[in-house]
Amino acid sequence: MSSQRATAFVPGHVTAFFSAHPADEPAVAGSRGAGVTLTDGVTVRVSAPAGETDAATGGDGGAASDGPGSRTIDGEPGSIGAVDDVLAELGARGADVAVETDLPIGAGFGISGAAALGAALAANDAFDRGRSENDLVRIAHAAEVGRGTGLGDVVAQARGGVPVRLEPGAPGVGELDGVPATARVEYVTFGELSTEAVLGGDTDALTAAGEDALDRLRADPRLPTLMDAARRFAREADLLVPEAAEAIAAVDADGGSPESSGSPDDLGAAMAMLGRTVFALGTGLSDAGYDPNVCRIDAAGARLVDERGRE
Ligand SMILES: Nc1ncnc2c1ncn2[C@@H]1O[C@H](COP(=O)(O)OP(=O)(O)O)[C@@H](O)[C@H]1O
Ligand SMILES: CC(C)(COP(=O)(O)O)[C@@H](O)C(=O)O
Repeated sequence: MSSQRATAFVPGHVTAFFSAHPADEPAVAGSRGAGVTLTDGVTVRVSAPAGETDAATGGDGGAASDGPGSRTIDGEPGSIGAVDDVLAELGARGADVAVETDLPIGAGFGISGAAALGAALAANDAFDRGRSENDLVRIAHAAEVGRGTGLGDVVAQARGGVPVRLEPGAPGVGELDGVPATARVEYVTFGELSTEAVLGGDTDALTAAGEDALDRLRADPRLPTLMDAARRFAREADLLVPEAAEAIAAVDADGGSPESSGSPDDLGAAMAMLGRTVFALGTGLSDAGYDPNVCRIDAAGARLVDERGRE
């Protein structure tokens, strides 16, 4: 008998730079690039609808029923398209899904990808679907790409750490590496930026800039190079919004970059793709007088969380 409920945690993912690689087949579509995964992320709880039991529903807890179950985001009614597509793929449309996050939605933290991957891990566990991790990542990646809300967040969030996407696509197609490092992360958000709108427009300039940035990081896979490449990418791809430019300049002026402060722990700030968000590795934003949220680079990647004390 399946447990009928499960919870997953998926780290937020801030893309530092990327190139877009669309394709007809969702597992082949994706992005190259790099970013950081965060200890701040998304918790997804999946459960059989209230009142439905295994015995009453023949084993799927009502999860496969025609009508969608309840969908909440931080306790309020709300849905994310990629989550619905993941549940449909796993025969679990009728499940209740609660998404919780302290991160802002639509501001460059990959919330839609995290919610989709968390829903895949939790629904598979709750209803004993018997899929492998690669299968679940592939399903979440396809849902995210299909909705146009992201290209590389899901594979990065499945990995954790500082993922480098060498080749685009889902497991079995894409290829990942990583920068072996940990750091304190600070971030401030000034608002949303529509991922659908940027990915739906002309991506030639950003893709050229993203490929250059990846070459630089591959030649020197260290955090200072990641941040430097991110700052240059935002300018070259013409994605730098004024609020972000101002905060990055303030961090620089205050000595919050290795070139100006000389501290190896302060790696300056860059803009999160794709949001009106600035993130810093070290203490650059707080040193410059901002009141940032603070977390760390996540070491583990997406995982099931046992809320019944069996972790
Ligand atoms: N309150 C909300 N604000 C913004 N997007 C929301 C909200 N609730 C649900 N959504 C959905 O969440 C997704 C956000 O995707 P995206 O713009 O890629 O943001 P993120 O950078 O967080 O992944 C979109 O599909 C949008 O329809
Ligand atoms: C940058 C983006 C295309 C979108 O990221 P977000 O807005 O956080 O969903 C990401 O998925 C990537 O491929 O790097």
